Amino acid sequence: MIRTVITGITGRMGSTLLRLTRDAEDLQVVGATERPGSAAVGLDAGLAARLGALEVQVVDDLARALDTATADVVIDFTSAEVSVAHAKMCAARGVAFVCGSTGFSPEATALLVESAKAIPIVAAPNMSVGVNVVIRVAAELARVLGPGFDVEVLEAHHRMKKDAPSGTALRLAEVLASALGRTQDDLAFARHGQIGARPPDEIGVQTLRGGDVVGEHTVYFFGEGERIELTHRATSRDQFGLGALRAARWVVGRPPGLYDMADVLGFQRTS
Ligand SMILES: NC(=O)C1=CN([C@@H]2O[C@H](COP(=O)(O)OP(=O)(O)OC[C@H]3O[C@@H](n4cnc5c(N)ncnc54)[C@H](OP(=O)(O)O)[C@@H]3O)[C@@H](O)[C@H]2O)C=CC1
Ligand SMILES: O=C(O)C1=N[C@H](C(=O)O)C[C@H](O)C1
Repeated sequence: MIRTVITGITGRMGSTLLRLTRDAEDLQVVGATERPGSAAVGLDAGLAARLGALEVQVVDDLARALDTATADVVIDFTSAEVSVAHAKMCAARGVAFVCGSTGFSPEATALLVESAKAIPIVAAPNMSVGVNVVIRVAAELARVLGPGFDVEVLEAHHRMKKDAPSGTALRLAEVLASALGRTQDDLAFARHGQIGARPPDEIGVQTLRGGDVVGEHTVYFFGEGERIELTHRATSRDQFGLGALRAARWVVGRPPGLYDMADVLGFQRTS
């Protein structure tokens, strides 16, 4: 049994992860956390996430959860800021860490890298197998099509999403830039007014927000007289959660380091 702690268990992903972990034969929920001040703190985690009793009490501090129960791995989909603090707590205790949060600043990424010197961490902006295949295929398409095609990334998410563009869109843009020999400076996150002709090296990254959209990403390759559209549409959060569980199984027992879903899935890294 892989002893698992899940953070943010009343969140969209936290509650999904709690249900999927409860239903997995080789994983056991040994801890659950929520934000300090949350009404869920002190309740049974299963009841707080409307799943039925699990006999694991929600606590408001991951350090306490880890000091109370022996854990092999923490799965964390909260926010970049909280994940960085949680990774540090895991590093201090030698517990593996799976991080699905997005919205990382360069400084937050550096802190995650620091924790990964002590423990194995899988961090990926999207844990669905389908999206990770799309990332690979997008890089290959960019290489094959070359500079004659204008590349744009479009993402759409639910109205509650806090970060923009999505972590997945950013990853796609970075991978496409790398495949085309371009840099961060070529990414265009907004267009407004008299912008003039599109610079040939530009990679546009655009955001839509609304309703309950789970997550949609399209890479456009606009050519002369033709275009290719590569789209992934998530219609359930389960595929993100199942990917995270796969990462948890893979990461326990690995040497310290910062790993990606490409490592978990056995893909060659695209950037
Ligand atoms: N990698 C992937 O495949 C995916 C990544 N994501 C990313 O995961 C993150 C979470 O997304 P989502 O589930 O939609 O967001 P939610 O806001 O629904 O969930 C986050 C949860 O974490 C809680 N939380 C906040 N601070 C703490 C803390 N200190 N300790 C414990 N829990 C805390 C929040 O509580 P409160 O609301 O009270 O603040 C909330 O319940 C985002 O960054 C999102 O982009 C999402 C889907 C897939
Ligand atoms: O916040 C979300 O919901 C999602 N976030 C991830 C991202 O920012 O890429 C992945 C997924 O599309 C859902």
